[in-house]
This record gives sequence, C-alpha cells and structure tokens, in this order.
Amino acid sequence: DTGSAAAIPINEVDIAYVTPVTIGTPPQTLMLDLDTGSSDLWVFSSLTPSNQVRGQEIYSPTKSSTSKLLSGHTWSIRYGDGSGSRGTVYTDNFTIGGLEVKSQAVQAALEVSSSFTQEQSLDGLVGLGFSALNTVRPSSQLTFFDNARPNLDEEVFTADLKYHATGSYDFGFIDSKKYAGNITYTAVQQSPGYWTHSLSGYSVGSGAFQASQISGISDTGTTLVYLPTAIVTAYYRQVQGAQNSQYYGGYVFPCSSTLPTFTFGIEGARFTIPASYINYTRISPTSTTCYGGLQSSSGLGINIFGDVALKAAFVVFSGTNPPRIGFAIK
Ligand SMILES: Cc1c(C=O)c(-c2nnc3c4c(C[n+]5cc6c(C)n(C)c(C)c6c(Cl)n5)n(C)c(C)c4cnn23)c(C)n1C
Repeated sequence: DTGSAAAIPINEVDIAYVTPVTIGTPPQTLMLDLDTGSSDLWVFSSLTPSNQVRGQEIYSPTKSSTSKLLSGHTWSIRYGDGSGSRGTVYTDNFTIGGLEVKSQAVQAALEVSSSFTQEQSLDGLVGLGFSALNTVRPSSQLTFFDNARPNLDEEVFTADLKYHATGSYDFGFIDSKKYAGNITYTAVQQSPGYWTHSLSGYSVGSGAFQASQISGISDTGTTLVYLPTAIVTAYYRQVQGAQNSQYYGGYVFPCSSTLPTFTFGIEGARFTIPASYINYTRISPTSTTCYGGLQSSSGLGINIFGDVALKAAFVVFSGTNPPRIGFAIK
C-alpha cells in the first residue's frame, strides 16, 4: 500500500503544517499536524470541554460505527513549548492520503492547553516518532506508521515541506519527481524515540564548512531550528543589528538586515537554508524587528532540526532495521 497527502501551512509564516485525515465510519475529516517529534495520535473530540474548543473540527466516536473504547486507557502529553493535552483512547479506522489503518489508537482529548484552543486550524497531532514515546497507559499504542508498515510497499514515509506553500507527506514510496540528485542517508539512533541523527557540520553564508558532528532530532512538529549557541552566535555575528533578546526569548534583528544562508551537512552532502527561511517573522505586524528561524538550543538539552531546516530538503524517514533518515535536494 501507499498513501500521499498534502502538508498545508496553517498561517503565512508556516508556523505549523496540517494534513487532512479521515477517522471512523462514516469518515470524519480532521486537519492534523504530522509530528515526527512525538508519538501520540490525539484529536479534539466530542469529549473535549466546549470552552476549550474554538473552531476546531472534532472526532465524535459515538458517530462512528467502527469506534471501540480502549477501556481503562488514558494518556497525557507535554510538548517542548509547554503545551499539552490528555484524555482517553478509542480505536477506529484511520486514513491518510488513501492509506487506511483499521483499529488505529485514536487518543480523544478530555483536556487541551490554551495554545491548542487558540489555534483553530489545528485539530490534533499524528505522532510519527518511534512508538516507544507513546504516552498511553497501561499499554502504549503504536503510531500510524508502525501500524501501516507491514502493508507498505516500502517501509518509509517522506516529508516534502515547503516555504509558504503546500507540500506533501508520502507513505510507502519515494517519489523521484519530488527531489533532484541522490538521497544521502545517515544513521538514526532511535532511543529514546526521536528521529535522532547527526549533522556532519555547517557553514554560514559563503564561509568555510565547519566539520563537526551535531546530534539532534528531525522534527516536523517544531517550527524553527535550535542549534548549539556557538553555531547560532557565529551566524548572527554576520547580521547587522542582531541581538539575543531576553525580552523576545531569542535572536532578533532589524527586518531590513541582510541575512546569510545557513548550510548543514548530512554525511558528505550539503543542504542550504535560504536566508528568507531564517528571516522568520516580524515580532508584531507593525514592527521593524524580526525574529530568527535559527535559535539557540541551550537549555533544551537537545538540538532540533525543525521545519525551517526540513523545508530546505526532501526528507526520507526510513523504518528499516536499523532505521535511517535520508535527505535530498529539491
Ligand atoms: C523545545 C521547543 C519546542 C519543541 O518542539 C518548541 C516548539 N516549536 N514549535 C512547536 C510546536 C508546534 C508548532 N507550532 C508552534 C507555534 C508557535 C510558536 N506559535 C506562536 C503558535 C501559534 C504555534 C503553533 Cl499553532 N504550532 N505545535 C503544534 C506543537 C504542539 C509544538 C510544540 N513545541 N513546539 C519550542 C518553541 N521549543 C522551545
């Protein structure tokens, strides 16, 4: 089997991408954020208190003839930005881009934090990390990818995220029309459950490539890129008027400043993030101060290759044994 679905930016600065999925019988369509940085599939539901729902589509298990309560099971998740949700669990038919998994664990939210309530275009998440990270208890549940794997033509899914445009996620095949040249693969360390791998180094603008192993996670659910302070300061040293603002919680600079590109290495291959991706957003609609798409990972305990980096490449998440991740120019 294979599947292919759109990855649609939810706002004009690609703060997150959502993908239409269908759940249950008859099919209920929700727009979910496919997130390689977590492993819970959770949705706004008919069980979510109405004062926590503001425009989101909801999953109503009672309206689905194929839903089954996974009795006695609960879940609770906290994300890197402090947001979170918790709830109960059903199994139901779940389809992304024509690829169906019967009896997928669908985690119905009983409570969501305010940042989810405020984001009306996001109806939940589909975790595509390793199932070891799933928070359902007493027995953890498998991700959509892990459930689909035995039926996939190839044990892969790919992410083709785009800058200010709709991209795609494919399951079970690698579409050679979506990239140029070769795919460079590198090893993935799957514990504790993220798609953890190393960059082989970086360069700023036209500067020399600095070879160094930088371990981090490729995370489609994180907006920006978080790298070691030494690398980030080297980058913003090239930006007139840049400063690391306590007030704004990161590197900001005059929107009129010229930004260099940022290049990262995967093994021997090189991928360049255009300056426009790193000139992320004005700190407020009328401000002339802009917030950077490259920020420091100090204090996070992990480096995160988020959407600002991933949208500069075609990325193959390979569930082979051992797992690996591949990057190609597009
Ligand atoms: C260690 C870490 C992160 C780890 O991942 C992280 C982060 N970065 N984007 C996101 C997340 C997103 C993407 N996302 C980011 C958003 C921001 C910054 N704002 C203002 C809105 C309205 C957002 C929405 Cl709707 N969506 N989503 C949906 C979730 C659940 C995230 C959790 N964390 N997260 C941050 C900011 N930090 C420090």
